[in-house]
Amino acid sequence: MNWEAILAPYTQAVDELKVKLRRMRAQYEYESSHSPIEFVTGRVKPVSSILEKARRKGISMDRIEDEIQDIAGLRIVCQFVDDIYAVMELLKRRNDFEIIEEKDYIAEKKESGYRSYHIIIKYPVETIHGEKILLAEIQIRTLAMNFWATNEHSINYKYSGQIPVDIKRRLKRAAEAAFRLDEEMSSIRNEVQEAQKIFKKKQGQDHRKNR
Ligand SMILES: Nc1nc2c(ncn2[C@@H]2O[C@H](COP(=O)(O)OP(=O)(O)OP(=O)(O)O)[C@@H](O)[C@H]2O)c(=O)[nH]1
Ligand SMILES: Nc1ncnc2c1ncn2[C@@H]1O[C@H](COP(=O)(O)OP(=O)(O)OP(=O)(O)O)[C@@H](O)[C@H]1O
Repeated sequence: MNWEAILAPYTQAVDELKVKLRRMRAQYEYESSHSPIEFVTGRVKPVSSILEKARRKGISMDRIEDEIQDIAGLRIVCQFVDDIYAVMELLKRRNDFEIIEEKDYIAEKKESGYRSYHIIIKYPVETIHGEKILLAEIQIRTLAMNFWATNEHSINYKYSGQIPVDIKRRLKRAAEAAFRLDEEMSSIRNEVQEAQKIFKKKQGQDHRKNR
């Protein structure tokens, strides 16, 4: 299979969506209002991971692009849980893609303890052969959920998906602790935001003074 050719439109989609989603944060900054987006990352799924997922799920090679929905993946990381739902409202209003599936793993966490909000979108890219509509996944999560998921992903990789029972239990506890941290931070959200505003203003003054 010519993976470079197959993945080229997905690379284009990830590049375009990274720019578009990052601009959303920049727009809040111009308006000096709280951005529900902290940062945005994206990646094209590595070929080895596509093949492993296809094998694990019994997907034939000719069905890969229809059935593996995260070949193009974007991640939006937020400060507060409420921001995730604010981002969702913004994404629903957009005209450049269609949301075809929503999975709320915050209201209903996964067995591992994993929390995040996922959407699958249909996104059109313009290629030299015309328009191609492809699937992409957007994961929306808080900084605390991201911290947990990143660590769990590494541990999962280390144990090839067979995490020992005791570590699994501790990871679930850590997921709950991360969620409590999110709840605590939400309850002092106004304090945090006021402090950030003061800090930003001061940074702006210092910057002007030093010019
Ligand atoms: N770290 C971590 N990430 C997860 C976990 N569950 C899901 N994810 C992430 O979310 C993506 C989509 O997960 P699901 O919505 O469960 O998708 P799925 O295709 O039904 O199942 P997967 O085989 O897990 O991809 C995965 O590719 C991971 O990036 C988890 O338990 N831990
Ligand atoms: N939607 C996404 N946006 C940005 N990064 C992602 C996204 N999904 C996964 N990643 C990251 O891409 C890297 C490679 O992930 P890979 O696709 O192999 O993992 P996975 O999505 O957890 O696996 P699988 O779907 O096969 O269970 C990891 O660092 C993972 O955190």
